[in-house]
Amino acid sequence: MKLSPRALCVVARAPFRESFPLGGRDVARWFPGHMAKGLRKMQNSLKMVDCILEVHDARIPLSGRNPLFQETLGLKPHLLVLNKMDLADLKEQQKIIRHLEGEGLKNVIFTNCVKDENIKQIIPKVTELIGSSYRYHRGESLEFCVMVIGVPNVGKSSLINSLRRQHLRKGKATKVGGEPGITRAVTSRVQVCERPPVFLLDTPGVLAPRIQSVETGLKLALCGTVLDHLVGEETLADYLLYTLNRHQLLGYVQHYGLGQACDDIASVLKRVAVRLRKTQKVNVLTGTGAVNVVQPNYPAAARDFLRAFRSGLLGPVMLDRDVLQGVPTVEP
Ligand SMILES: Nc1nc2c(ncn2[C@@H]2O[C@H](COP(=O)(O)OP(=O)(O)OP(=O)(O)O)[C@@H](O)[C@H]2O)c(=O)[nH]1
Repeated sequence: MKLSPRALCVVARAPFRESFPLGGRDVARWFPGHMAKGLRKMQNSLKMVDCILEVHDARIPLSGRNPLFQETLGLKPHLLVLNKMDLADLKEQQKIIRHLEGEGLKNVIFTNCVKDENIKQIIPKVTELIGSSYRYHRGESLEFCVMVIGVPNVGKSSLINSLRRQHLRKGKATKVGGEPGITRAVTSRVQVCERPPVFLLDTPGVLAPRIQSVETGLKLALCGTVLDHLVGEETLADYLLYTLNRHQLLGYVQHYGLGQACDDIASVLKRVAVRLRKTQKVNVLTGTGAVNVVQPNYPAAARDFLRAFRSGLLGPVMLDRDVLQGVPTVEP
């Protein structure tokens, strides 16, 4: 029997946390500060670039973008691609678009690079933007060169491959991976379309040197932009549990057969570990001698919880719901 989220809450009877303890977390340590080099290389390639295609994660459409992109690369026509739309709750898509418009971002496309959704909208938009740009100095060249930028692991390489599949019927040109930091250098140009001839430059993911807040850091980490162990798998799992409960996204209860929602990460991970048989024998010294006890493998359970979330098994999510709540629902 499937229980509705409301029913699951009633069963839980426990009030969920209204805030997440953010204090004492050293967010700077999670985000390596070695990314300036990548940004400099991008700047050096700017001369040959006609348009910037910025890819970001659709689950965090309003936070976590690198403000340095705007400062250093901001003179070119710009298209924001919000990728991984299959993992995002986009019920409030119009509100998101209005919020971004308020920040001056008028060109936004939502995509899913795994299923090639909305990919065909990109090249026409890029050509339109370049065509109407008064900064288009490369008039004699018929080729368009587009630089793909974004924070790590948002799907930049996947987008290039997806465009090639759609327009050239060709396979992978750039390496894709589930962890941040797969693309290490600005690549040579990759053709993604013949008419018009469009070439893309893939670039390494570059995070802002300073993250706005610990919460933004946690959202970025949930989306896989930093290696989990830098934040701590159990901390991340706890933030995930807090978010899911607060948003009444209780798919995890059914996914792990927990029976009821719970806001305590230790007991959730314990039950997940037992269910997945992720337990370990530990030798403990007691007053009567050494005994073997079975302990849940909390880190392994946390990893599974995060993996299930990231592959969409716990349902779509909008991690920027708090930011969106400040935006009026109806257009003025
Ligand atoms: N569900 C889903 N997963 C996606 C989508 N696009 C990419 N991915 C996955 O996200 C992960 C990262 O993709 P990449 O294309 O390597 O990301 P990147 O931005 O090039 O990563 P870096 O090289 O680290 O900067 C891979 O596991 C992809 O399969 C999407 O639209 N939906």
